[in-house]
Amino acid sequence: MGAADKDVVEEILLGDLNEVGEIADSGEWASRHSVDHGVLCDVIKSLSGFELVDSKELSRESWFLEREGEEYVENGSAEMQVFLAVPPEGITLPDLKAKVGDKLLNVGQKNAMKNGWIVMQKPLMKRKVAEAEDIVRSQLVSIKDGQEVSPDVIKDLKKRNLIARKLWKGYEVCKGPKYALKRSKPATDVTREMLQTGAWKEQEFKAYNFEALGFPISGGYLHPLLKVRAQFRKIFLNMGFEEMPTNNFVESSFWNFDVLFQPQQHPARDSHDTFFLKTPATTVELPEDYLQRVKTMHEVGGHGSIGYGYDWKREEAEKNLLRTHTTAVSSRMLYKLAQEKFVPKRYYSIDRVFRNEAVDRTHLAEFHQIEGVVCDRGLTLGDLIGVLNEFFGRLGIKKLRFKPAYNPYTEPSMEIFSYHEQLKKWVEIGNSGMFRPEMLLPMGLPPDVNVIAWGLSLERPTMILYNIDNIRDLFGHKVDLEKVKSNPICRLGI
Ligand SMILES: N[C@@H](Cc1ccccc1)C(=O)O
Repeated sequence: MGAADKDVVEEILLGDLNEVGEIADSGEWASRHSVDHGVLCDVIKSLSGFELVDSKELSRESWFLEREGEEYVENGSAEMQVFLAVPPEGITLPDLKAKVGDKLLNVGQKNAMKNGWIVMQKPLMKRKVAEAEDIVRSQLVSIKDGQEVSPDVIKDLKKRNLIARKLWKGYEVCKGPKYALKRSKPATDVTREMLQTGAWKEQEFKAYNFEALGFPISGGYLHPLLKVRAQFRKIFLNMGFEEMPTNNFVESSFWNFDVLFQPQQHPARDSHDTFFLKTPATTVELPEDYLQRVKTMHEVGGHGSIGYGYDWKREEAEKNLLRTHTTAVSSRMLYKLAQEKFVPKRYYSIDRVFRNEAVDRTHLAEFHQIEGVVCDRGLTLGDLIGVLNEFFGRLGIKKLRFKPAYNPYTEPSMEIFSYHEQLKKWVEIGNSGMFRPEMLLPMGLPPDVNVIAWGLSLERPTMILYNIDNIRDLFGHKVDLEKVKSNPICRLGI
């Protein structure tokens, strides 16, 4: 309904009020004047605002048409539509189906046959009567108009899901203090024209409504990932870990792969798994002496290792990429530590990493990794298991299991599993290991120093904690903002 309809309804309403003084029930009035009750309510609300009328809200339980009921009012009941689709000479069932569609045919055919309107004379469906009366539609129209219908009719229509009982809202209306047959439209703003022509002197203005509430202020929100990240950060800090600087999204293959003793032919270094950069395509300033030691370790080994025995290429190490794991952050940090006088350290990082992967419900091309690293003399696998139990225990994850795994840079390596109480199974939550001497010795760390480390994604525990089963609701361009908005920084007391 457009503004024009509202104007017409308003005119009739104000006219009628002048004659009868008051309208006891907007619903009854609307059906008597054949106007839409929703439009009438809008008009009453607006007239009340300008005090042309006084209104009192009414509400009662009433029958309303469901969508299908509305459709029948518009196009006739299913049985009538089927009846009309049967031509006097008859029609085969497939043709009838093609004409009215599956859904309508199911309901309509049954009722039309029951009403004795049509009959099956194989192979044709034929009319049994020349004309039929659409009683169901008339009943629906009566209900829509708020007229009384018998309990039996209500029962039938309800059974067919054509009507439902809902709360009806309407008004009782009488003349207001500023009642007039026609409303003069007071202006809401002073315009330039009014000032130029002086029309503002005569113009009536709408009073300010100081009672009106403004829109509630939208506060700040914390993304679930940020909240879980803060939780992890707290655990690390309480356990005496320092945060590593993580500002390089763009990293050279050298720090991401080579220093980690990852051979240059390793499948992870394929562009299918890694995003390489076009500009700048390479990093040339790499620590020269260290680079030589890394090269030697890959080619021929040393310190008891036999290396990989291939031609290590500098160009491969210089290639820029988006770091594929935060272990690149750890490798830079450990190298830095090795350049100073060694002291035991505990480091952690939580930041973004990138993988050239097919995106699905549980994978994104970018996500966050959490990494913990402990360096000290004489560390063992037992220390790693102990630290992992402590770390995950502080998160509330008590049952851990470890499975031997392989990483080029750790030996031994272990996948970490935790028992998922809801899923009733062991799920993988991280990866860990002791960094290999082939990685640590070329850095220049003392030979008796061991480094234990582990990594996990931030998204997986967040999804479990927040009951989110599609990672795209959590991160990326399709984030479910409602989920974010249910995490306000502070709650307003309204
Ligand atoms: N970098 C590994 C995780 C890891 C970190 C540290 C030690 C061992 C493994 C990964 O991306 O899955």
